Amino acid sequence: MVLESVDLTKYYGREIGCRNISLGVSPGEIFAFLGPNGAGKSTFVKTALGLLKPTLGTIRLFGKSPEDLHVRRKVGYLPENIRLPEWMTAEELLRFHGKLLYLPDKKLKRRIEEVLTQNKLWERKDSRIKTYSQGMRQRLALAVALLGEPELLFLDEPTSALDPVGRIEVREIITDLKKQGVAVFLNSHLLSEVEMVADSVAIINRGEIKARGKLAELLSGRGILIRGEIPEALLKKLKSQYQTGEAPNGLKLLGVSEEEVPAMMRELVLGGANIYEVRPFKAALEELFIQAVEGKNGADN
Ligand SMILES: Nc1ncnc2c1ncn2[C@@H]1O[C@H](COP(=O)(O)OP(=O)(O)OP(=O)(O)O)[C@@H](O)[C@H]1O
Repeated sequence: MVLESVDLTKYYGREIGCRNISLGVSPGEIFAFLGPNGAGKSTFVKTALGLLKPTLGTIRLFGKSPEDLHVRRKVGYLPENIRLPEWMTAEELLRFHGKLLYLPDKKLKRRIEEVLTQNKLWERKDSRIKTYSQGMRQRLALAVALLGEPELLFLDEPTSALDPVGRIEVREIITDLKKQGVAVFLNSHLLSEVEMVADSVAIINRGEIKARGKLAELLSGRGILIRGEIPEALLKKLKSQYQTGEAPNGLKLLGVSEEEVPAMMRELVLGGANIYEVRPFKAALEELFIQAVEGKNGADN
């Protein structure tokens, strides 16, 4: 595991930052950490980066403390709303960060060229940052995070300032990193984008994990959708057995396994139902997010 937290809890005085967060990220995994504003995402990330100390529980990166210097060299971080020094050029900024990483001169020169090319900034490497657009600044911040060839990369809203083309490019960078075995811990409010890249997801609200798992598993096998006319008594029985949801001309039954379907259909048809369609129901991440966040505790925002 490149990141492993066990019951990680952080209080700010009596205020809860995050509570009992247990999760693991493997090499090459894209892990999305989602939640509404104030849910505790930044608190967790800052603790993982060793910027905050946990109140209770543990967090290990590469099996060691996040404060370990060898560990820190393997970690890249793109903070949200980063403020870049306006008077520097992109190349100067990267050279400065390269020195902080103790990269040898030759390697630093190579990496600067690589990350600037990767982020489509090579042509503008000698321009001052004050002349950069919002999108260029965000790409430069990503270049800084990638400079030290991290094995674990924290990205906080990496595409919020980008146009659709820029978003696709960043998505490609993320999937390329995955192929190289880099783990990405991704924070984003753009759920449709997360859905396209993430392997695993954890949804937190009010400091606690509400849903977690492999994205494909969380979204599929959520249940079935039945379209048809079902006699009232049978409908009542189904509703008592399963969690149900509305669907056009029918209903959604959550938590139904495939094996249960034939017997259920037999019973419905013998009971007088007219069934036009039965199909597996795949939730969108947005649906899962709303369910997890609104769950028992009510919406946060
Ligand atoms: N320095 C602090 N002192 C006191 N409370 C804090 C501090 N930082 C965060 N909190 C509280 O901890 C909780 C979690 O905040 P956090 O910033 O981790 O959420 P978040 O999910 O990152 O939100 P956002 O998406 O808005 O960035 C909130 O209730 C917040 O008010």
